[in-house]
Amino acid sequence: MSVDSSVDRRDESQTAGNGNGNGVVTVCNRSIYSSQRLRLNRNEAHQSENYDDLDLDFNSSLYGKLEQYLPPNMLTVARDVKLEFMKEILDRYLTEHDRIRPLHKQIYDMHPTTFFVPSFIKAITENTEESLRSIISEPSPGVYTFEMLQPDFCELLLSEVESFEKWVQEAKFKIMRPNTMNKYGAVLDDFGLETMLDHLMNNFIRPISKVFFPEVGGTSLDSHHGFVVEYGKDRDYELGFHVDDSEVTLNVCLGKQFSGGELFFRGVRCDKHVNTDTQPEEVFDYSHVPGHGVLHRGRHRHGARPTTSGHRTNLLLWCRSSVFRESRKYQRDFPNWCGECLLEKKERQRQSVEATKKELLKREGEPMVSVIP
Ligand SMILES: O=C(O)CCC(=O)C(=O)O
Ligand SMILES: [Fe+2]
Repeated sequence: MSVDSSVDRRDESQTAGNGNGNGVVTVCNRSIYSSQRLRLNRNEAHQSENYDDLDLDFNSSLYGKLEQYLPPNMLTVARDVKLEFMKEILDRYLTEHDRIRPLHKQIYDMHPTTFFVPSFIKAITENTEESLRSIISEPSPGVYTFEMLQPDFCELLLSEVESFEKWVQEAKFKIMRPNTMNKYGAVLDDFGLETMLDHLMNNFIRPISKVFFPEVGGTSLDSHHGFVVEYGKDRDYELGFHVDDSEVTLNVCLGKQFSGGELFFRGVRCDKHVNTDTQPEEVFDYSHVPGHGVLHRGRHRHGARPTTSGHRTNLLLWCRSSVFRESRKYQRDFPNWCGECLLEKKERQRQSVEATKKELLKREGEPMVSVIP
């Protein structure tokens, strides 16, 4: 459900005139608010209340988001007043048919022991470079792979996605696809998994990225885009060569049975060099294994080969760092993570050594000039 589709999209000016003036309203009186309308644009700067402790009809993060659309004079009233108002709106606009109810409530909160395999939890808990390296392989520079998810959790997530898609179809809703390149798949943040995925990024992916990707903001990952991609019959077939809009990407295969679908990697590039040639040592193909994660820089050029039989669903978490993005704007020297920039730097160094050598040889041929003090 997108908030846009269920609220009255009137002009903002109609939301303001409620007879209370523009001051802060602290009196809890439903009748004061019943004529109020949601704002057209979300107030992203507003820090919403936390609704996690309540047993609500919808996922608590929905109320947090909806709160950012409340008229300005309602933002400071008590939580229960805001909640009543939002409940009223949802009741008014949503039919029973519109309501998506979680099929497996237990996956909406983070439960490490049921989500992850023990070796993964142990390495993260110890949180040392040594413990992480003991479970993570680097089959090609910058591509890290590890066993991560329990098969039961993969099953639950797959069936949750299936139930969500069924509801979308029945309710004839249009949903955003994960990115411009996929026709299928779903954004997990949109159906309530945002909080759980935040937890996954903050407490599991950031500690790993801190060790392996510090130069691209791995230490300061602070937002994510979480989605599933689906390949096979009646789904996507393959994914073209691209870079992700992320600093660090987690890609975990959820299953099920399939052939093909390998990831192909072709070296890390900055914006300027994104279309330059691939060096032979940058060519790497990876075959997905259900439950196993792959972690790579978003700027690591890659794509997915055709899934030739069966069905393949993968969980993707594009992790971003606002600090890194801001700092890139002011950085003038070459990024040390771009393969092509490194080649150019090496070439400049080679040329400079060559020129120095030539100069020395030339001087050797010249008569020595003594310096008399
Ligand atoms: O299909 C895959 O495993 C790759 C997906 C991917 O690279 C992406 O969605 O950005
Ligand atoms: Fe990608």
